[in-house]
Amino acid sequence: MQTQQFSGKFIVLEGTDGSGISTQSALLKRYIENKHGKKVLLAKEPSEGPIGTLIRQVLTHRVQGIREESLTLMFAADRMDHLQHKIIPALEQGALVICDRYVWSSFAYQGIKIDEQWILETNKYALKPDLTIFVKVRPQVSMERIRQNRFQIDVFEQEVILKEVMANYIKIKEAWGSQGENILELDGEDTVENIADRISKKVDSLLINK
Ligand SMILES: Nc1ncnc2c1ncn2[C@@H]1O[C@H](COP(=O)(O)OP(=O)(O)OP(=O)(O)O)[C@@H](O)[C@H]1O
Ligand SMILES: Cc1cn([C@H]2C[C@H](O)[C@@H](COP(=O)(O)O)O2)c(=O)[nH]c1=O
Repeated sequence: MQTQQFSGKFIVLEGTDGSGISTQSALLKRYIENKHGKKVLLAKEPSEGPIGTLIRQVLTHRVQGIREESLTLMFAADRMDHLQHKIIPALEQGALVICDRYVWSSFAYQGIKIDEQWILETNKYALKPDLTIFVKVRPQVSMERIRQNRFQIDVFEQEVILKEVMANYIKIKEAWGSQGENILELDGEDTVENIADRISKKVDSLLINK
């Protein structure tokens, strides 16, 4: 991945489906705006751009027959488009960008079928985050939350798949953590408030030590 200095900071949240990362992203945005008075862009992948919109149709079965190799490239293309049109302009203006899913998701999900080297290569030009927050929830708990709260189940939302996704997340966290990536790992089965509190403390230190 690429390292580049901006006046803004780039924070990514990662976890299995139902781990609570959308909830925590929204709470973090409010916290940063209120406590630090900073402008925040709340971003999400797949993005709302043209490639991300097509990916959503694949995830919800409205577009079928897309192979995993093609989907891997679509996620990488969406990411570069998202960086160019949304994330980097916001960072250049000094905003804090919170992104709900990023490169780790490609390793965790596409990594089930696609080899790691190829995922690494296709994400080579992606910007390295300043902080990755990994919210860890057991796959069965993720599935319970999804079943209770949703009418629609996406392609990856099955316990057997989420177990593989979780194993991949742990592999990435260990590998990238030992390469010096700034990672905060959290127990996503704790209360919403306790998780938010730990995230806000870590983000305080990131913003103070800039
Ligand atoms: N710590 C928590 N404890 C219990 N329930 C939670 C917790 N965090 C979030 N939830 C609930 O779990 C459900 C999924 O949360 P959320 O949408 O934030 O997850 P997500 O990781 O973004 O999921 P997805 O990727 O599937 O959209 C929601 O109903 C949310 O209220
Ligand atoms: C960025 C990215 C995402 N995915 C998967 C992970 C989830 O199953 C969906 C997104 O759903 P959400 O409810 O909006 O979180 O997409 C993936 O497989 N690969 C990726 O790179």
